Amino acid sequence: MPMFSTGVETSKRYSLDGPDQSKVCPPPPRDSCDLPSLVLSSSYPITLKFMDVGYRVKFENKNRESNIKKIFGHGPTISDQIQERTVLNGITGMASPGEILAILGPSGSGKSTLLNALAGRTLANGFTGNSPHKQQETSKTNNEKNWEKTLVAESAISELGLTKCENTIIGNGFTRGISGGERKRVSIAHEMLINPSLLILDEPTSGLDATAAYRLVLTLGSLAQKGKTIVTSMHQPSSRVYQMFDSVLVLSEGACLYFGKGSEAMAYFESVGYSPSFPMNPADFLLDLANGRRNCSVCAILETFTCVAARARR
Ligand SMILES: Nc1ncnc2c1ncn2[C@@H]1O[C@H](COP(=O)(O)OP(=O)(O)OP(=O)(O)O)[C@@H](O)[C@H]1O
Repeated sequence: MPMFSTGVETSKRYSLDGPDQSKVCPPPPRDSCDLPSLVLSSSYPITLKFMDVGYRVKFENKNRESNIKKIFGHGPTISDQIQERTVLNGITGMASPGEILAILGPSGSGKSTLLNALAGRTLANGFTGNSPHKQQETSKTNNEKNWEKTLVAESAISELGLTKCENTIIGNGFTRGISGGERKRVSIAHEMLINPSLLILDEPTSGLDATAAYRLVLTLGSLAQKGKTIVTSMHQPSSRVYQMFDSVLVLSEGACLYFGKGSEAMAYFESVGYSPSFPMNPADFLLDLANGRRNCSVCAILETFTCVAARARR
């Protein structure tokens, strides 16, 4: 039985005339492909804030040994078999329009669980938050709606660089179709059809080579430049992908080791006594730190970060 304790808040800033673009942070300059400006760009800016997100699961410990013991009457009691595990503990962060927030961490650190919580995909007691995907309903004729849908679909195809494979079958395990990278972009294009202000993506670059991953993140960057808020998990970003993240949240066994600007992460860790012995990809360094959670030094980093974050909140 999963239990969420969260404070997820989406704050929308708009005036009666539409989005208040003056309040949206100017997007940082990016090394971006020259993508056409779109119908898709006119969505309300959303700032996603989340505070103290926690997730615990209770599960039955079904190991063979205890079952055998149970048969012979020496087994653990039912209460011994129910175990509780904290998957996420007090995660706080924020993503603003025009920004990419990357959730980094080793396998099993809680990235997908956090994204599911932020997306409202996991229903559990205590989970609160607004769906960021609300669209304005307007009265339009069927013809107008169809024309608009076609326009949006064409925009998404063009924006995500899918024109080349526009008429190619997508394919599946049995039928060869578009490439893996193209397939990832098709799933993002599919999401774009509802013109979301907030995109939450779980490992969109998994299975892609470094160049394809970079191109996909460039695409995300160009969507962010149009005022969308992007939250994405990423397993092993290259250094040039890492430098495209505006902010990063590093998870280690469900705890937050760092949340802040991507460009300031290395300086922060250096200030608390941790720096690599030779120049390396910041993402690799952060993952090394997060992987050493059981190591006392990482516990110290966690404590330091918790203190710094608590001071910042006061
Ligand atoms: N409902 C659940 N019951 C038991 N364990 C769970 C549950 N949900 C998540 N977990 C555990 O919580 C941990 C975090 O899972 P999660 O999928 O969020 O990790 P992740 O960082 O996305 O991993 P990966 O990078 O491998 O996808 C894992 O060890 C997982 O087994």
